[in-house]
Amino acid sequence: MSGSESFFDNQNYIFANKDLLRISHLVEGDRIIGRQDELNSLAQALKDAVQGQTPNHVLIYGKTGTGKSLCSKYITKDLRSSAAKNDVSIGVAYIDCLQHATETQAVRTIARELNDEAETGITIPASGLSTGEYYRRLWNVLDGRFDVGIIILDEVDKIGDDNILMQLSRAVESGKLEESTLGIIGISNKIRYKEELNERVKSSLSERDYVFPPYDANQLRAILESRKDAFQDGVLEDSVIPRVAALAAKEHGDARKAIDILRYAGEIADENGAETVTEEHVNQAHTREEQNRLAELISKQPPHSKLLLQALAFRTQQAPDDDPAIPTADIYSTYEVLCEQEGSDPLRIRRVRELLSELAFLSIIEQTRKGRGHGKGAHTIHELVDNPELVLKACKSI
Ligand SMILES: Nc1ncnc2c1ncn2[C@@H]1O[C@H](COP(=O)(O)OP(=O)(O)OP(=O)(O)O)[C@@H](O)[C@H]1O
Repeated sequence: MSGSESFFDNQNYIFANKDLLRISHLVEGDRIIGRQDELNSLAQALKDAVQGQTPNHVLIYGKTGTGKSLCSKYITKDLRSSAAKNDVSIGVAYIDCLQHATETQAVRTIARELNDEAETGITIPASGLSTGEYYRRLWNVLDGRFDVGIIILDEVDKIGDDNILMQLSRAVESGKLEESTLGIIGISNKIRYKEELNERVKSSLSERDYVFPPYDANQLRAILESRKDAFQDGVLEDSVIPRVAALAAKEHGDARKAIDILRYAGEIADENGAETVTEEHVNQAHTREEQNRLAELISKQPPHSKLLLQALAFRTQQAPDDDPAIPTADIYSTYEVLCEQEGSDPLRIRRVRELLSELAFLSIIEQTRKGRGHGKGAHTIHELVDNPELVLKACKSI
């Protein structure tokens, strides 16, 4: 390279607007595919807010990449602009509960998202206040700035303490808010989440529950087609989008996975100086995506779920190739050994069964009920979806 050339001089032949393939990119309504019923239901649940009245609290369930966050963000944006036409002001706070898992962190983040110090004169310092004081300032911010606050709690099951759900869901009836009102949208991919809530929170928080189903290959294809302009004209070979859609549909119809594979395929083509994105790039991208996805998914699991996964992976490595399924009792005995090595107490078998079902719901493992023979009842066997080496690598990289 000569002295005046820059490392950044090379033009990008593959991507035209890569941001369209970023997961955080908020697509316009007409680019939201196959979620009309879900958007209608959400609109129905929130519609009282357009007149400044209290909306229903909502819980949304569904596997990863089924559009839960996208639809929640889109519908609240739409709600805000419709309400503005009636002179009703809506404040929306989006909180990733994985990042803000304690009550204090979550309430502080909500208050900071909704506040505008220049308008309210209220400061929300990053530290130094009691939890009660953060709540008091949040109520003042809401009363001072908005008619209605909508609080989106993504991955709500990661919040360590129900108290915040109790406080928020009852803020109006307990008289904490005087001028304004409040609605919550809780998002979770843990289907049993509601069972874990205490009765009072459960009854007030889950006024409306919705389950977002996985996408089929046609819907995934349409989702990808609508982002085709992320690439330069003519760069994507015709078979690329159908192949990516088929790969993502095979597990559970995950749009996040589809978009990630397409982006990685473009990046791999770019890294190799290729002029087009081919099926071979897609195959390589699939491997890259699986490693990253698994590591991310496993990193979000509680410590004992990780130990159970490792136990299942060790058992799978020892199992015959033609019969890789492992009964709960075998996983449990290896898990007990791992707990001992870690110096932690093993959970009871009942809780272990629950954690295993959650891993199955997330498609990290698969479960099957199997009869033991006539009159002997049935037991559950478990299989990893990915190969055990990949799972162990993902558990270790965390
Ligand atoms: N119906 C859709 N049309 C267009 N893009 C979509 C659709 N559904 C999801 N996407 C895109 O797929 C990605 C993942 O979607 P989103 O984050 O909403 O899923 P999620 O169900 O909230 O997943 P998670 O539980 O993992 O957070 C985002 O980039 C989103 O824009």
